Amino acid sequence: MNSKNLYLVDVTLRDGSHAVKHAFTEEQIRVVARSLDQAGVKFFEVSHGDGLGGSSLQYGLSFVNEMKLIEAAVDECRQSEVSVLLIPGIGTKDHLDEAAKLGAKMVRVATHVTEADVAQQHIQLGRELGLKTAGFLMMAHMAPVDKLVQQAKLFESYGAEIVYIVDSAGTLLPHQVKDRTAALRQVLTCDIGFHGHNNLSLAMANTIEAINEGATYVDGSLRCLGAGSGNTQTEVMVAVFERLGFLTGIDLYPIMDAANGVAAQIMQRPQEVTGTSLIMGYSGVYSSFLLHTQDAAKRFGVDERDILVELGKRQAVGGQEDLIFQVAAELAN
Ligand SMILES: C[C@H](O)CC(=O)C(=O)O
Ligand SMILES: [Mn+2]
Repeated sequence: MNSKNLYLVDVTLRDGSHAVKHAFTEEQIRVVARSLDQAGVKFFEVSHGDGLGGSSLQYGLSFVNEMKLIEAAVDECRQSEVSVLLIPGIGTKDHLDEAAKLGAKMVRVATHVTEADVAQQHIQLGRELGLKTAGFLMMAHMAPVDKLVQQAKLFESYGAEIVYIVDSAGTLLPHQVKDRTAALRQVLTCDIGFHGHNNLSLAMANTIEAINEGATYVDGSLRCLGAGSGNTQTEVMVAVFERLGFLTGIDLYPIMDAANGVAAQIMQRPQEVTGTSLIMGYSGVYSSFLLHTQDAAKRFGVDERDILVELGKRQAVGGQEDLIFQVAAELAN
């Protein structure tokens, strides 16, 4: 058995924001943050689902200002560190500055898989602020491997310390994760991360493929709370990794208690592979479109699956949430 040191970054309080329509309260953030800290999670992420500055009509208004939530999470940390997500164009350098002043210690700068070049100044700012700084290549299935490699190299050249392959749509198959991770490992000197979604029930298998090919940062959420069918399940990863000899520094029973005693209480619905989220994985549509698609289907009286298949054909990406309603209206006609 090979023993490997891994960083498990928990995204319940950021990706999970999509699943609760950005309605986290300060108390919810505090109890989850406390339980992650007590379980020994090194980094966990807190932001609007679409990152800093995401609270808007387009992406969904936050119930509580995310800076207040970040401050509360930092206040609960004894050993963990708080990460934030920043999508240039949605969040700004000022947002990042403010989050760092409130005590965030890590930033993941996220772009569409072909647009790493918009992130240079944000990556550089992350480093200047002394944050652990990562590049996060979303919708990684939408670029061929050579393009992904080129974009990852850009992130590294700007100063990213980790480059993530992000399976935003939960659509990558294990061999595709393997090929992508291996290709990055060949050319990058920085760390590699993997962020999975479970729309095809492959998040765990994909995460293990990524680790076997050299990824050392992997994302998860408690009880899978996240966009679409949710993320790789944090507490299950801890159990599986222990059996595989991968070391995370996270204690199994406390993280199980965080999941089932704490996170489960804030979930608005069970996180499952439903017909809608399965079709997202099948057609490669952004996981965070789930609730918007369900709203649009109801409003226009059309089948959610038809909307998603059409969005997949049009290669919709994050930021095009308005297209969901346009497609639903067209189908209704
Ligand atoms: C903004 C997205 O929710 C970021 C993410 O977690 C993903 O692409 O997946
Ligand atoms: Mn995600």
